[in-house]
This record gives sequence, structure tokens and C-alpha cells, in this order.
Amino acid sequence: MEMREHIISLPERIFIGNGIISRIDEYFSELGLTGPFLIVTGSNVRRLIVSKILDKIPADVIEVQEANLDEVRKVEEFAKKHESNVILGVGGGKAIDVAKFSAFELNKRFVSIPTAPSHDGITSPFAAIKGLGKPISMKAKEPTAIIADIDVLSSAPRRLINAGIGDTVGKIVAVRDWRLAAKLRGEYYGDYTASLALLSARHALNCTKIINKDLKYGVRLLVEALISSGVAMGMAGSTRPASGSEHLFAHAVEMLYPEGPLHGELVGVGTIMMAYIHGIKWKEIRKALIRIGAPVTAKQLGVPDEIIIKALTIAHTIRPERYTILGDRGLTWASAEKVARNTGVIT
Ligand SMILES: NC(=O)C1=CN([C@@H]2O[C@H](COP(=O)(O)OP(=O)(O)OC[C@H]3O[C@@H](n4cnc5c(N)ncnc54)[C@H](OP(=O)(O)O)[C@@H]3O)[C@@H](O)[C@H]2O)C=CC1
Ligand SMILES: O=C(CO)COP(=O)(O)O
Ligand SMILES: [Zn+2]
Repeated sequence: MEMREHIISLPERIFIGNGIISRIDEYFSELGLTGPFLIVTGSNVRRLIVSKILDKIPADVIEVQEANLDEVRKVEEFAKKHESNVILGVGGGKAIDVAKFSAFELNKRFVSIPTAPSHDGITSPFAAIKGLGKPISMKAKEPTAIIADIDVLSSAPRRLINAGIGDTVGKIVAVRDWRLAAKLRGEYYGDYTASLALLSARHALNCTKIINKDLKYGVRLLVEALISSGVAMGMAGSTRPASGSEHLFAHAVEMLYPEGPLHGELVGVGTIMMAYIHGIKWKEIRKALIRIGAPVTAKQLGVPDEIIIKALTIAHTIRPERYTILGDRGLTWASAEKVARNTGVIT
């Protein structure tokens, strides 16, 4: 068997616990991280959370609205001008992605401080940046440190927490797609990283039974699942264990309907439909999402039925090199409509 070079990018240190954001100064000196520091964040998170960090360490702050190339360039210019030494991503997936991609391009250290458990980009050395050609993740910098404060993460709006569960249950389909690609196309399949991603999905399903009763414990379980799914991506050297046809559907809707739902909400609904096509436990996944109040229909997503159907028909074109259950030719309009109808996504 030919052994090609395989590089594994993992975080150096993960800090997780209650109220730990106030210990950021200790963590930084433990790791030998010195300023100037640059915080990349969004306007809501700046207002709600960033002052907790500024109380402990001096840092410049820059706000980003979107995870696109213009915002990356803006951050890079600022970082160069202010000679930033460490770039901190503080916020949801977008702020973290812009920070980690800028750190990668500038070869600076990156610290991930998630404020919502809404995505598994917290750990992954990949970033979804718009304007680079395709609406999929690109190689970025692995975090030197992750500071996951459960008090902060569980104070995020419930919709964001539910989105994280949606992003994580998606791994059930992603791993099936990966196995299929290995069988039909001889693609490399990493048993260990696939198992790790599946373990994350199992934790997320379990989380749906706990989170309504014990929010903080549920969020802790979820954050661990998100972190280990990111580790799976870092070990695989690609997003393959964490992204399959359910993500292709989500990316397709994001392209057709940019101001639409959260990433994890779309992945959750995509998982229901792709699990149906795979012939696996789609009803159980749907029930789990309903249990936590996550969207399972086009109406709840706020997306027109036609966009859902259109997205199903174009999903296979987004990443043609990544083989999935959608095959090379994808779904016809009639079959897409049937899938969406039979799974209750449209009525
Ligand atoms: N790199 C990777 O491997 C992965 C990347 N992603 C990417 O991540 C993005 C999705 O991330 P997601 O977090 O859903 O979306 P956003 O980053 O857009 O966050 C959604 C909203 O939540 C707000 N927010 C975040 N934390 C809090 C909080 N504690 N309290 C109140 N509001 C808060 C943000 O505010 P503000 O306006 O301040 O930002 C923003 O308005 C997508 O671009 C997706 O492609 C997803 C999975 C993996
Ligand atoms: O969202 C992701 C994993 O949850 C990343 O996947 P993509 O490579 O499809 O952007
Ligand atoms: Zn995702």
C-alpha cells in the first residue's frame, strides 16, 4: 500500500470548564503566548462577551460580519499594521473561521474561544470562507488553545445550541457516505477518524435526551462532541469524516438562499433526508431534533419548498470529487420532491 505524506493538525491545549474565560491570562502565560493580541469577533459577541477577555488581557478588537475573503483581508491588514502576534477567534463559526484563516495566511498562532456550541469548526484546522471559489472549507490554522467556557456556551441562544446538535448528528450520514466512496471509488477511508466522528454523533443524539432537563450538562456533552469531531477532521487531514451529502445539501441551500437558516439547522434537516436515502434511522434523527425544538421542516427553517427541492437536485455538483449517496448525477426534481415529502420536510 502506498503511504502518502499525511499531516495531522491538532490543538495544543484544550481548556474546558465553568467560568474559565476569566483565567485566560493564566492560560496564556502557561503556553508562553505573548501579545500583541488581536480579537476577531462579531458585533453581538463583542457587546456580550469580549469585555470579559479585555478585563484580563490587553488586546485589539476587530469586528467581522461575514466569513468572506474581504473580511479576511481586512483582518490581515489590521494584524500586519498592529503587529499582532496571536489571533483570537471569539464567537460563532464565522468569527472563528475568519480568525483561523487569517492566522494561517499570516503564520500566526490562533486561539479558539467559542461563544456558541453551534458548529464543529471550534477545533478543526479548516475554515469555510466565501469567495475562494466554493462554499466549502479550506485548510487553515489549528488552534494553539481552545478555551471552552461552559457558562458562556450555555448562555448562547438555544437556537445556536440546537444548531450544534444538527451539525453533529450529520456525521451519521457523512461517515456512511465516506464508506460508500471507499467501496465504490477506492477512496482512502480512515476507520479511526470515522469512529471518532460517529462517537460525536452518538453523543449529540444522547444530548437531545438530557439538554432539556440539564442545560449545562447537555452543553458540556455537546461541546465535547464538537471538539472530537474537529479532532477527527484534524486527524483525517480533511473534513471527510464530518461532511457528506447532508453538508452538500446545506451548502446548496446557503448558495441559493444566503440569508437563510444557521449552518447546523440546515445540516440537521439534510441529515434526515440523506439518512432516508441511505435507508438508515432517519425517523430517530428527526425525533431527536424535534425533541430539542430544532427545525425539521422547510417552514420551520423559513426556506421555500422550491429551494429545498432545487438544493437537493444541485447538491452533488458542489464537490464532485467527494463521492456520496447522491452519486454523479444527483436527484431528479421528481425524486428530490419525493424525498422531501416522504420525510415531512415539505408537505
Ligand atoms: N471550519 C469548520 O470546520 C466549520 C465551519 N463552519 C462554519 O461556521 C459557520 C456557522 O457558525 P454559526 O455559529 O452557526 O454562525 P455565526 O458565526 O454566524 O453565528 C450566528 C450568530 O450567533 C451570534 N452569537 C454567537 N455566540 C453568541 C452568544 N453567546 N450569545 C448571543 N449571540 C451569539 C453571532 O453573533 P455575532 O454577530 O457577534 O457574530 C451571530 O449573529 C458557517 O459559516 C459554517 O460554514 C461550520 C462547521 C465546521
Ligand atoms: O461544516 C463542516 C463540518 O461540520 C465542514 O465541512 P465542509 O468541508 O463541507 O465545509
Ligand atoms: Zn458543519
